[in-house]
Amino acid sequence: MSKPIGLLGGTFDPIHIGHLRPAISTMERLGLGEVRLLPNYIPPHRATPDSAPEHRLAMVRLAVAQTPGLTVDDRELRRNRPSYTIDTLTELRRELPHRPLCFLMGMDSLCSLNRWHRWRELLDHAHLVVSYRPGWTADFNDDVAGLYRAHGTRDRELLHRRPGGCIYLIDNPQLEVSSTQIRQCIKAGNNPQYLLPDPVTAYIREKGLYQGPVL
Ligand SMILES: Nc1ncnc2c1ncn2[C@@H]1O[C@H](COP(=O)(O)OP(=O)(O)OP(=O)(O)O)[C@@H](O)[C@H]1O
Ligand SMILES: O=C(O)c1ccc[n+]([C@@H]2O[C@H](COP(=O)([O-])O)[C@@H](O)[C@H]2O)c1
Repeated sequence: MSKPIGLLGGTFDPIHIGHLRPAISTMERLGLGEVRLLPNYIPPHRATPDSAPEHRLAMVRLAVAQTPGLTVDDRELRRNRPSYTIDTLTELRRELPHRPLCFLMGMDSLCSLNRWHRWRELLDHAHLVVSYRPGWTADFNDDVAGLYRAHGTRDRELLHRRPGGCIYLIDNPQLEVSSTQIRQCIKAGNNPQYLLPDPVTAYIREKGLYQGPVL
């Protein structure tokens, strides 16, 4: 069977090392063929992003440009409606009927998975591979705990042998960084260097992003 494909969805407002390091590390540790970054258009369950979708996409493109194995998939930006992950996974599954798909996320996302649209169906199409994140533990509500009991595994080989259906918690090094923190840092006139790739910082400066009130 071909190597699994990693998928990292996000608002990426802006993209930062807390997205990129777990993506690279997961790709290497699990032997993924690639990790596709999927910027969303209208993120469900959060406020409208500060930056327009075309800026968020441009920053993601700059971030992955020099990283082998990371690619960009802009399909959610081409759908003029809320970016529900179930729609994206259904579409990808149709394109790649037998390929293992690993949807990557941080622990904060798994903890609130039961608020996602048609959340119980996500595992019909993909595995969930979850990185720990500072401030978040595997302290699940009843719905997510039930899902984890039914689908959790510590066997990484299953992620290669099955096209989807497993939840795997991966012990990547944790980075205490968020897009919110970076937006606040820039708004305050401070230097965000080393929290995100330099070309992304240069783009933010050139376009004057995140100078207004932080949303
Ligand atoms: N530091 C981090 N460590 C692990 N996962 C992360 C980290 N930052 C973001 N992620 C994960 O990346 C995905 C996309 O995150 P998102 O684009 O919302 O970034 P964010 O930093 O959480 O943004 P914001 O601060 O605007 O809420 C989510 O699944 C999130 O859990
Ligand atoms: O499908 C949903 O209902 C859903 C709800 C919340 C988040 N998501 C997706 O999860 C990914 C991370 O979301 P966020 O808000 O942390 O950037 C991104 O791809 C979102 O589109 C999806």
